[in-house]
Amino acid sequence: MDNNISVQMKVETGDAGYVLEDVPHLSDYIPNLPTYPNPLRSNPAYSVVKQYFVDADDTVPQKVVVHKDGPRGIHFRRAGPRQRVYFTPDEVHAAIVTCGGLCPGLNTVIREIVCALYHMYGVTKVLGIDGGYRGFYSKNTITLTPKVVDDIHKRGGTIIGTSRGGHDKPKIVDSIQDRGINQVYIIGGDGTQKGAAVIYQEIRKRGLKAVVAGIPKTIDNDIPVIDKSFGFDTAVEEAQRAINAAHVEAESAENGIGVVKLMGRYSGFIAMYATLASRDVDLCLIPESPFFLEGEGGLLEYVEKRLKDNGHMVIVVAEGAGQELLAAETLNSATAQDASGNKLLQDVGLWISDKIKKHFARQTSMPITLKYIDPTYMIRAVPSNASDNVYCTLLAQSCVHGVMAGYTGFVSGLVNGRQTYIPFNRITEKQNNVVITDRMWARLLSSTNQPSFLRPKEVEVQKQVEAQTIEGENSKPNDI
Ligand SMILES: Nc1ncnc2c1ncn2[C@@H]1O[C@H](COP(=O)(O)OP(=O)(O)O)[C@@H](O)[C@H]1O
Ligand SMILES: O=P(O)(O)OC[C@H]1O[C@](O)(COP(=O)(O)O)[C@@H](O)[C@@H]1O
Ligand SMILES: [Mg+2]
Repeated sequence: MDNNISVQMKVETGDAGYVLEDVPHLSDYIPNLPTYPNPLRSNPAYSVVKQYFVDADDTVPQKVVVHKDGPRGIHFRRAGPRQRVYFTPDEVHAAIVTCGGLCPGLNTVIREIVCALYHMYGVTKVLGIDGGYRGFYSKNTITLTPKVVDDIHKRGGTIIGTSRGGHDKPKIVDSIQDRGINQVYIIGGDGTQKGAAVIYQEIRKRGLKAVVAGIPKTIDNDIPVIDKSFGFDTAVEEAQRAINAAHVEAESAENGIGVVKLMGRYSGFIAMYATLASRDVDLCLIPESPFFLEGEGGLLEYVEKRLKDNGHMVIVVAEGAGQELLAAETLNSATAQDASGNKLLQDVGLWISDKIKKHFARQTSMPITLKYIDPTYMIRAVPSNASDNVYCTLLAQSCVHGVMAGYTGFVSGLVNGRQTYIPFNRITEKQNNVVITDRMWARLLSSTNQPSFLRPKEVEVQKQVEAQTIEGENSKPNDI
């Protein structure tokens, strides 16, 4: 039995540069496991569906924009029910845990895992682990049944609680082993899935017939490979209410400015999409695109121009934007961290509001009215919207199908519109960020008409780079 993650990575290659980044399976380390016909075969709802079961060889390409002679590239195993399963209903003892920050849709995912286990696979032992990873060893568990979870998708938050910190591998795996848990469903972001990978490895090292599967959660949409994370749509939609309020306030006053802070510690996706959706925003600031305040081409010059031209303006700022400017100014460390090792941020919304107010206070000719709105925790506490509810259902059901089929060490994720099983390391090795040389950021810049905040010298360098870049070379595979 090996416990080396690089050895465990299952990669298969095929013709024309085809690569399958496969996920581990119980049979990789436990020989001669019995299998059983999938109970869905006799489920009245599914038995009438032709080709309901996924072909064992189905895979999904990561890159759908291809060139005639280019390699076929990386693929992931397609999610869905298999003809045979590796657990009998009576044998299953499942546990669900939610970790990290809140996100719309957590309750829907919990609900749909419970319902899929009960209704599709006849499983009746499902536990909720209370309060994140530390709940495995320091708290009571919560019994989850379809009745308990019936209407939880209409509520924000997570009914089983969440936390940061508390990942203690030996204690968690001891608890899994002692309680006889053999299916662990872990819902959380990059940090959580790194923790899930460690739990999977320890379980494998101990030779336990227990599978570990993740469902990626991040309101910031900063997990790579997947099309988008659940709750992101809801967050963008909810952000509109704050932006609308900021716009109403700004429009109603002479030289009115509305500032809205949105989430996004390292990635500005919520701010970018909320800005694009709104069309009322004049300036969007994200962590990926540095800016400066004073002088030619700076933020304050743009604000002044915008007020002169239009009489009011709306600024959307992602919470992780401009942090280096704040740290330099306040002499506070830019490296302070929370219990999970996430960067602790200073309030860029307050800071920028203050800077703008002070700038205009110096010029008595232009009095302004500035209103600052911070809806961040209100946004992530709402229940998921309709489209996220459907998405959460697909993620949860796909995850349960994979687990029942004996796959382990994977997350359930949407890739190019198809549900897939992705190995942990592929979604934790890097972060998904807004690429400011992609077309989406260009769309944003053209919709707000804001400056790029490149200094004259940087513009020159940028031009030289562009001149050397072959068209399309900079694009992410799936830039739209
Ligand atoms: N590298 C890691 N290894 C093991 N556990 C981790 C790691 N990073 C974070 N965790 C654990 O994952 C949980 C959630 O992490 P956090 O970063 O707060 O949220 P998210 O999963 O949303 O990124 C916490 O309990 C934390 O202790
Ligand atoms: O105050 P908390 O609970 O640490 O959470 C705040 C942070 O969590 C986030 O919402 C991101 O969390 P996820 O991406 O893991 O969902 C950030 O945008 C925000 O800075
Ligand atoms: Mg994280």
